[in-house]
Amino acid sequence: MAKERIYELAKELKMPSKQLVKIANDQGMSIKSHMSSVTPDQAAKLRQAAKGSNNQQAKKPNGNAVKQHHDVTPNHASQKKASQPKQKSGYRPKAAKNDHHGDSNKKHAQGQQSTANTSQHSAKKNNQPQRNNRHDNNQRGGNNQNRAHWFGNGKKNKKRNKKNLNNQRMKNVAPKQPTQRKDRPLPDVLEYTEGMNAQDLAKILHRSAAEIVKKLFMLGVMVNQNQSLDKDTIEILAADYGIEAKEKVQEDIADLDKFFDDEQKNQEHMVPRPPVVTVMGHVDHGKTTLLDKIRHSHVTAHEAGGITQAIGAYQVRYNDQLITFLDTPGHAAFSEMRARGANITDITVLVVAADDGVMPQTIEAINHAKAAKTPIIVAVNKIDKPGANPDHVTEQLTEYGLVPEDWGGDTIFVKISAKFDKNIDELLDMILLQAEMMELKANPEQRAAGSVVEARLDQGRGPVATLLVQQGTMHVGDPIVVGNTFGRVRTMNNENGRKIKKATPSTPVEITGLNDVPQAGDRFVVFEDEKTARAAGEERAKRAQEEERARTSHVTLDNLFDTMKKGQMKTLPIIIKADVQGSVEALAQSLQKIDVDGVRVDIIHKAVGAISESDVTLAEASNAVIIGFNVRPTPLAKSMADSNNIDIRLHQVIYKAIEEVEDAMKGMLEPEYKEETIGEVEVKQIYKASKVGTIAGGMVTTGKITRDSKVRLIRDGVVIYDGELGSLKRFKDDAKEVKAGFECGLTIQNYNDIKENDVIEAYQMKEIPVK
Ligand SMILES: Nc1nc2c(ncn2[C@@H]2O[C@H](COP(=O)(O)OP(=O)(O)OP(=O)(O)O)[C@@H](O)[C@H]2O)c(=O)[nH]1
Repeated sequence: MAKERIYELAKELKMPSKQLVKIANDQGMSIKSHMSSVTPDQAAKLRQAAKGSNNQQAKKPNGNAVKQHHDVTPNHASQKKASQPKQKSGYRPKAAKNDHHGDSNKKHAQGQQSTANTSQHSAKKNNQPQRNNRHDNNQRGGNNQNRAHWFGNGKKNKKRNKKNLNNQRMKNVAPKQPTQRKDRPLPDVLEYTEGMNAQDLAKILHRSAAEIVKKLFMLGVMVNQNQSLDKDTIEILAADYGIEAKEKVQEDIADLDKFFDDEQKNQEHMVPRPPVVTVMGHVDHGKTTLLDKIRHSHVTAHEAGGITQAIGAYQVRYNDQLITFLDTPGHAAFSEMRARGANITDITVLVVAADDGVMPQTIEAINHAKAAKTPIIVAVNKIDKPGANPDHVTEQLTEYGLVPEDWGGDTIFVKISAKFDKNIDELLDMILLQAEMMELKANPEQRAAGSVVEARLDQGRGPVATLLVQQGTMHVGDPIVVGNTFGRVRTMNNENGRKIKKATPSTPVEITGLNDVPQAGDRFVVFEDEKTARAAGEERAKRAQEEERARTSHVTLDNLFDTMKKGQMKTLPIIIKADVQGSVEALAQSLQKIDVDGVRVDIIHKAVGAISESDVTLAEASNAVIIGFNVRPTPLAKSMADSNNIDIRLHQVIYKAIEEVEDAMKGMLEPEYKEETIGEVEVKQIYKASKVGTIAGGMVTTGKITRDSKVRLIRDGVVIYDGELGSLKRFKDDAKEVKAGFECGLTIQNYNDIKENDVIEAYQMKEIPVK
């Protein structure tokens, strides 16, 4: 048989859980609360013990009212009578009360209902028609008799009740109980949230808070009306009322991602939307020239005034279709956005100069795009140049999985000259074709949601943010939450600085009206009303602050094993940087062979050269560890890695690097420590104390000695003993540390052979930080 909970058993025995807990403990069982469970044997023992206890209580006519509220068996009417006046409400005090009036219950059905059974059990046992619990409970709330028992003031109330009953007999109508509130019926289901208090529950149950508190007391839970209740307690309470309890799933208004995802999932009213394109490539390969060319020759709707300001994104109209370009400054912005969870790019255009070929940033760009899972269109640029060799570029790119269709792959390649406007239209055609294949759609009819492209503080206008609408339509005046900021869309401009009233999916807009400056990559969601937007924004700002405080670190080799154990990891993303290509390959191949507990190494980027900021942003976005072989991070990359908790491991020996990763995956990584001497003490005097051993009195000559230092005893330049400090005192008081120039007293753990003129070197083991 399964184990039983104390509260269930108590219910069966019709006694307060608290009392049963006491009985159980008296019986030598170690029971903590009403939620503790007992074995079937223990339950049987408790049933027995409880019966004994009941009988005893019944015999004791003047027992303590509070303690004697357990039930008596229905077959012992006389016992019932004896115990009844002292019974408390809760289990079946009114049943006893009713018996007190003989069989009047039959004649006075209503009276009986109000005074009779308080639980189904007693109803059954008394062989009376069983009423539903809800009704029983209705009648229970806050009536006179209840209170009479509660306060042990039975006599007075008995009189009053008798009077009532007499009145009823005379009038032959339902009893009128002046102090009894007409309780509304209980709800079918108690919908609650954890942490509600008796007052909250009282409102839902249409009962008085006092009744709830009372009931909880009977269930062994002592609370006041304002105390928060946990889930178990609320469920027990509901069970006691005989109704179902259901936890209300509270909508977290601050969970923008959820709103955002819900909006994205909404498949209604879907219409095609323009693609969002990012152009990436190596320095000087022609990104800016390409974007400028596209922009100037295809300005949106050929508006008069043309381009007046850059807002980090713009739309061009080509063949009567719109394309949105993100004008992100370099890869960092791109992966920073991704690190913040915003994948706003649909298509990446990779610009590679035909005269220069694949360069480090080309590879970085490929890896960024792959990590973001966006299709790549290759624009082989500068084909006008004499040294241009587009085929060589294509060949190089096949190594990175970018194979053109006519070579059997599925990557679109377009040979262009950005400077001389050659094949730019073809590139745009290809973008539209790719977009068509992707069937990019959105619902313009819902509330807007999207991401921040960039944001800044404008002296005159306050926070200004460029947003990309990804879903729905945004209007001027919309209440909005953007990242951890909130407000109302006060003004909305398009990329040409023109005021617009609404913005549909894939439209970049510049808005004002926020309370603070959000960050690039933050998501935004339009809310129904400003009040909720404000509440959500404030909550988000608060949470962000808390998060910042308890900043969760990225995966490092030190926490890798724990992360793996928690099942949070299937692959360990690694970025390899080394001094020569040979080392890059050797390291990559060996690392890929490691497989521990089904977790594999995934090399997301490998290259020759120093560890750059771009490596760190990629590591941050992909939660990767960076392994450097014979290379160092640039100062900026180092500080970025430090502030973002990115693990950079530097090695000079390949097998050590492999060993370290393997050890980390097996949870065997030992932190590396180095010794650091922190100070010296010269022993001047020795005291022997029978209890503590040898106490050395001396002077700190250099540095300091701290209570947690390790110590080394040096005599005539020779290390005599190495161990732990036992105690450290300044005069008579324990000291945490004593600095140079001050006297101190100390003992060494498990060592007493200290002599005058010995030198005690204090040192600490410090974990070696990442170089
Ligand atoms: N001949 C020729 N030159 C080009 C072409 N495209 C760009 N250039 C030149 O290449 C140089 C670099 O072009 P940018 O557009 O500034 O290159 P970028 O990739 O934006 O460079 P960064 O902004 O520094 O990353 C400029 O002098 C351009 O005029 C082209 O198709 N043909």
